[in-house]
Amino acid sequence: MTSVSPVQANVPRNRFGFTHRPETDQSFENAVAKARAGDRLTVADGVELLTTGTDRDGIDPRRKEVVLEIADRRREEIVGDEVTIIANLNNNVTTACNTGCLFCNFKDRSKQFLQDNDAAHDGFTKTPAESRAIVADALDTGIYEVTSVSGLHPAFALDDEHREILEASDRGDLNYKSPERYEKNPGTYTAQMAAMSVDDVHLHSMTPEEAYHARRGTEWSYEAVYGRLKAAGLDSVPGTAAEILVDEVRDVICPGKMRTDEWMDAIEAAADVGLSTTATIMYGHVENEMHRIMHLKRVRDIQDRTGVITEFVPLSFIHPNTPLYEEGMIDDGATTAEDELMIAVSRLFLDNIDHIQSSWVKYGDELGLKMLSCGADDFMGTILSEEITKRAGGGYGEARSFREYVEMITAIGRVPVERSTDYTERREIDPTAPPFGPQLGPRADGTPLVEHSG
Ligand SMILES: C[S@@+](CC[C@H](N)C(=O)[O-])C[C@H]1O[C@@H](n2cnc3c(N)ncnc32)[C@H](O)[C@@H]1O
Ligand SMILES: Nc1c(NC[C@H](O)[C@H](O)[C@H](O)CO)[nH]c(=O)[nH]c1=O
Ligand SMILES: N[C@@H](Cc1ccc(O)cc1)C(=O)O
Ligand code: SF4
Repeated sequence: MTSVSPVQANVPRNRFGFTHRPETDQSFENAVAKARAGDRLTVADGVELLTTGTDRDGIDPRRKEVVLEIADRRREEIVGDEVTIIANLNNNVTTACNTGCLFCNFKDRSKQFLQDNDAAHDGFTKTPAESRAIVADALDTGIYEVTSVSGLHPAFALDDEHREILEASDRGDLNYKSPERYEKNPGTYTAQMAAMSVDDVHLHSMTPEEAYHARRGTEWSYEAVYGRLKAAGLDSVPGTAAEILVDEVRDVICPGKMRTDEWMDAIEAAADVGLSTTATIMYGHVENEMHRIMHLKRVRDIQDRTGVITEFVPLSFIHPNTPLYEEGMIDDGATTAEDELMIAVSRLFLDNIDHIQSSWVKYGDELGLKMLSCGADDFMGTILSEEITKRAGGGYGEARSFREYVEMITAIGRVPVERSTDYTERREIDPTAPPFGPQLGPRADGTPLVEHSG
């Protein structure tokens, strides 16, 4: 047998002194046999598959192909040949944030936004009226969903009652300042929800971290917060802010952020009030493969308890403009082999989540398409605008048209399907019948949503 040299994984082993290490007493062969049989995988099984065996260094290309193939077959059994896409708009309300996550460049210290600050910056804040106008325009062009995630602007309050509490408080630790002090007033979260809920557009917003910000300084439960947001127009919750759900990793990359338990509480509260959610992992920075699998286990446990997670989205870390890179804490993001294995093992480990998303924002078209043969079955959405990845140094653009999607998906012999956020509405797109435009949104009539050259 010819030998194949291992490719390196970009895991900065030994640099951070983590307690959790990618070590197991399972063998790669046994883990593969369980994956093939469709048995529920343990954490040790997952680590063996993700590392292509802890008995050797690096990623073994031949073993990797075995894992990818099993995941591709599982995808076919669970969801068949359809590749889903969604007509959506990304509307980020503000870039102002003081949380200081070291992987993020979607943040401008909020003091830059104060009235009395004259220094130029390229951050922004939108009023509820501005958000509404942006959504209304996109709705006319045919979107089904608005995704809205934002920085934790100090002037944000959940609603008027919350603002009164924050205004009356003399606590100095609440990260609150009156809106009058800023050039632009983001209003309250409920006002933003109401403003963005134009017609029946589906509003996907308020990550667990935003919900945390929306209850600061109170004893309100996450159920109460999500309940009020839902009443104001929220339909489902983006499962970002998950990053890596292991506190020793959060201590390094986002010490200012909520802890693992609190993220899980917030998602379960959203579920309790009847909101569906997604779940994500942001990987390819300081964490190792044990952390990645511990994360998958926590997501699988929540799904066992709630059943509300509609899709899992692996977000590959984009490094160039981030403090983690600039401060020399990491040298790179995940390698292609790690990306492929992350998708494949997500498919195999998360036996209770039907849909795995391939994010073109993170992978680009070529690798994004490849992921559809490694276990993924959803190819994200049109989004129309993108600020987070762009500011971190990503270069794959801000929009995809249905025409581009149809071309890409049919080129790999799969079936393009327009979906709703929760996948319950699905419409197969006939690749022989252009022009290709969305039809599920409240004002969608099949006219192409966006055409761009990139
Ligand atoms: C930018 S935040 C916005 C919402 C809110 N501030 C929060 O943290 O939940 C949304 C998500 O973007 C992702 N993100 C931020 N910077 C990234 C980067 N450099 N590469 C990949 N994903 C990133 C993280 O997973 C983060 O939770
Ligand atoms: N809606 C999805 C997005 N939207 C873009 C994000 O809001 C964001 O800019 C970035 O992805 C944060 O890491 N991105 C996805 O990857 N998947 C989506 O479904
Ligand atoms: N995590 C990204 C992308 C994303 C959005 C919504 C999702 O449901 C899933 C992923 C965000 O912050 O927006
Ligand atoms: S990830 Fe969210 S909370 Fe963290 S700095 Fe970026 S915008 Fe702020």
